[in-house]
Amino acid sequence: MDITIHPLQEFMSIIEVQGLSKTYPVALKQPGLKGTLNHFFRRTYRSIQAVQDVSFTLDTGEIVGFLGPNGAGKTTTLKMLTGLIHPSSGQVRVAGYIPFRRQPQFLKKMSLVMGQKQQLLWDLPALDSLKINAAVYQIPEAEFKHRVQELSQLLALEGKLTQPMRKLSLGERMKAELLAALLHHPPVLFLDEPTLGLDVNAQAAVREFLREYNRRYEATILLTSHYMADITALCQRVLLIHEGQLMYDGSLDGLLERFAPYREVKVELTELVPLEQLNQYGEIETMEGREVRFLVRREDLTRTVAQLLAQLPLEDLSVADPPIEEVIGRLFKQGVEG
Ligand SMILES: Nc1ncnc2c1ncn2[C@@H]1O[C@H](COP(=O)(O)OP(=O)(O)OP(=O)(O)O)[C@@H](O)[C@H]1O
Repeated sequence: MDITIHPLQEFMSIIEVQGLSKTYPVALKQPGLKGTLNHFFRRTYRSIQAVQDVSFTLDTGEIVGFLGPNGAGKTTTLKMLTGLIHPSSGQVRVAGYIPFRRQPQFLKKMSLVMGQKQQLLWDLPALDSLKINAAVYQIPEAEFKHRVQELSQLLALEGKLTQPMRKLSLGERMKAELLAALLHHPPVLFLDEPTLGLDVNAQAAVREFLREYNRRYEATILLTSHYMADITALCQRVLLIHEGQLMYDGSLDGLLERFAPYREVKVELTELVPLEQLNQYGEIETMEGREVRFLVRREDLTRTVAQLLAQLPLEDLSVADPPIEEVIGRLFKQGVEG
């Protein structure tokens, strides 16, 4: 068995994923007593292909957004990248290690933060849990103090770490979780919905912190988020997964061009116009008083703008890309095609 540990610097890419797949067997059960007996004695299974033949690489220092609708396979992929579950097939290397072997040296190289799961103990002050982490990761006392001070300053958590976790706000708890996850200064960070449920200010604070951590330590970050503001603020590059398959790997702008074959035309009317008349110019996205936003297919743009100018009483007209939330939401609802 190959257990060679490759030093980090030998790798061009800090994360390498090749042909990664995961199939979950799910036991089938028919209703009724007969079904229960059959389930007990002759269990039958069906397979769920959660991740199918996914390949990508991430270079050191990249922050990449991992997008996909519910059930697309994001968490399953993150679990394979962190060694929590074994791939059904394919290769993964993170910082030169094969994650599923869960070698201590690998565990020092990465962290996984899940927005809906906590590692810090509820009744204890975060500082007590952090001391346990320091012992696990063999961080010397002086270095521990230095790191806690640095990270709590960056996260604006000073004074909060000595209070029991249950007394902290949701945003403070998430920040304390991040501090705990980064105490050993991992070069690779996996984040699954790190801003889930946080208010707008706390979301912005977490984003700002991640950006700074990435800049200071050249950390590589792969993150999932349903908040497009996280993605647009942090990620130049996104991976889009749908039904277990990687549909797109590239820039956020490129994603818009490829998956948003329409543009947004905003008009300010001088007087109200009946809805049936407006409907002929394109799909009405929003209508507030005399301000109407249309979605117009890119190929129809020139003709539609000319018609709007000629036929409607206009105060103003502007053309822009539709908001990314709108594009992604629509994409996930309709399903990604090819
Ligand atoms: N342990 C499991 N056993 C069986 N099926 C599973 C298991 N975990 C996930 N799945 C299935 O695999 C598919 C991918 O799930 P996964 O949790 O990876 O998606 P996701 O993209 O993270 O979704 P979400 O955004 O809702 O968290 C889904 O169909 C899910 O029901």
